[in-house]
Amino acid sequence: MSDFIENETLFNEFEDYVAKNVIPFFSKETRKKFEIYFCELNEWNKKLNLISFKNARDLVYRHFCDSLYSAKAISDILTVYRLSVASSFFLSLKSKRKREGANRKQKSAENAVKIADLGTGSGMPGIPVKIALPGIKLTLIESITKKCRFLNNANNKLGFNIEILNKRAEEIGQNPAYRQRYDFILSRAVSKLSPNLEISIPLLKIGGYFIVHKTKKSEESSKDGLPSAENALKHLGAKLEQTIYYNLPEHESDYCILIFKKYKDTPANFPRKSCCSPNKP
Ligand SMILES: C[S@@+](CC[C@H](N)C(=O)[O-])C[C@H]1O[C@@H](n2cnc3c(N)ncnc32)[C@H](O)[C@@H]1O
Repeated sequence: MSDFIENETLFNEFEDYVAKNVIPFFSKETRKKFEIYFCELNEWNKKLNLISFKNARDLVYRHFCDSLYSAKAISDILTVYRLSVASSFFLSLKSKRKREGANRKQKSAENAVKIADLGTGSGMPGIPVKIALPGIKLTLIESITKKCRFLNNANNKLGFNIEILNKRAEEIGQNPAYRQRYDFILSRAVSKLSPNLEISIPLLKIGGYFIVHKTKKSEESSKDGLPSAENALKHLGAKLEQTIYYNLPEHESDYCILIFKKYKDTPANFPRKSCCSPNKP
């Protein structure tokens, strides 16, 4: 905990910034979980070189704060969904008991949302998202075994029940236990957009969302960004719904989140085995 005590002022600033700009629901519990995650990452990174960051500020803003934009996108989508469920309900039903029953159903629907973070590394954006939205059911997918050892440790220390899969996404995407089972797939800094779509979209239910972090520069690039992904989107059955641009404190790049929605079954041959390479230790 000594790392955290030295960084208390930084955490106060982080809390203020996030509550004002990213997610309003930053509770004492949220802060405590971020402190634990921060300490574990610092401790394990000394031995295992899990993630690169220049200093504590960089870890907190470039990694935690950036990851929380995925939580914001999920929360915004769920709010729209909840409002549409609620308004159709109010039009069709009048009794108080039935209304309470429907509210309970909406709440449990939110809590049952299934999310996977694909190529999570040391847990970004998945773990910050779980800290912000603790009701979600989260799966972390990571092919490198030492990173999964860290993820298992963080899961225990945070008191979460996250599912951690030490496998390649190409393999998981062809397994009926995982294929087309998720409401949201998240991804950050995993690969170029087109192969990233190929390993992500097969895991989504129809109507589910793929949320990917990019910089504005890479989003616009003809090699990595949207212009290169048109064919993949057509084959995989997904379309771009929304792009959210944002900045991070003390960082010059313009960041963005691309949100894709799946509208039809993904053909059985995706993801292709040819994307696979062996797991690393
Ligand atoms: C640059 S790191 C980014 C990690 C994390 N998303 C972040 O933003 O800090 C990319 C991670 O994706 C993992 N990865 C890449 N391709 C993968 C695949 N096909 N299946 C599972 N993991 C994969 C790598 O092992 C690596 O840990």
